[in-house]
Amino acid sequence: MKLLVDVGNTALKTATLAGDVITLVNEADIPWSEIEEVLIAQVGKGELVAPLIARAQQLAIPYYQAKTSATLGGLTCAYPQFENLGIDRWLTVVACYHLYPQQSCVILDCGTASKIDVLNKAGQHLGGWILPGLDMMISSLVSNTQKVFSDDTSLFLPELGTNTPNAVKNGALVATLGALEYYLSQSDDTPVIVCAGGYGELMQQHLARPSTYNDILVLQGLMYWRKYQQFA
Ligand SMILES: Nc1ncnc2c1ncn2[C@@H]1O[C@H](COP(=O)(O)OP(=O)(O)O)[C@@H](O)[C@H]1O
Ligand SMILES: CC(C)(COP(=O)(O)O)[C@@H](O)C(=O)NCCC(=O)O
Ligand SMILES: [K+]
Repeated sequence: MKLLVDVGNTALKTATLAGDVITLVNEADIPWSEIEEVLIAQVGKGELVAPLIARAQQLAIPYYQAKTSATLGGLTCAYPQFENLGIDRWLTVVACYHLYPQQSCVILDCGTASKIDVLNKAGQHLGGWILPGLDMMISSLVSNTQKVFSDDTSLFLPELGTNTPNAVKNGALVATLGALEYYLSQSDDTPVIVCAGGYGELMQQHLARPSTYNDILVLQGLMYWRKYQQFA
């Protein structure tokens, strides 16, 4: 059994991998006695994952940090400097390359930041966009203005706001949906739309087009990435 770890800038997600079955698990419930390898996708701070690494070292369990690459099998990375692409973004592309073979995909991964990445049916990552995540959009408005405020109760709706929290939260939603809609309006393709991340389900619910929500996309990418590695 392997341990998969997705270290974002807000949250750390952990799952076990047995065969090709990924099971999300709370950090406190990791079955360490059954773990024979730890695979880490890290874009967030090291202190989030340090306790896990320390435990693996203590138990002499090998651990590996996933890295982006120019190619992975038939998949190619859009960044000439591939090392600058967030490993989370790369792994969502790796996941979709395997989940939707020979199909074009647009990935909307909404976490601390919202990322859009595009993969064509030939397996070329075409690049994407990075936006402030919904919470970041809201907090930056509230902390940089005198009169803008939000709340924890208003919903995110694709409607005009009729009070300040609505205006702020609906604005964050439509700005993010708008980026995806902009890409789709410019594309002569009909890509598979895959939503991921903490706000992924919200996004998927407000998309007027067929789409899927995948809460383990980065972790699935980590599973596929592992198949291309030959560790000692
Ligand atoms: N149901 C949810 N579960 C987890 N995070 C959520 C949820 N709804 C919204 N969020 C927001 O999603 C973000 C965390 O998403 P995640 O993709 O784990 O982030 P990251 O990978 O950047 O750490 C936070 O901004 C959080 O407020
Ligand atoms: C944009 C990100 C911070 C998103 O991280 P997350 O929202 O998952 O915390 C991450 O993909 C990253 O560090 N990217 C590096 C820059 C780039 O991808 O061009
Ligand atoms: K993430």
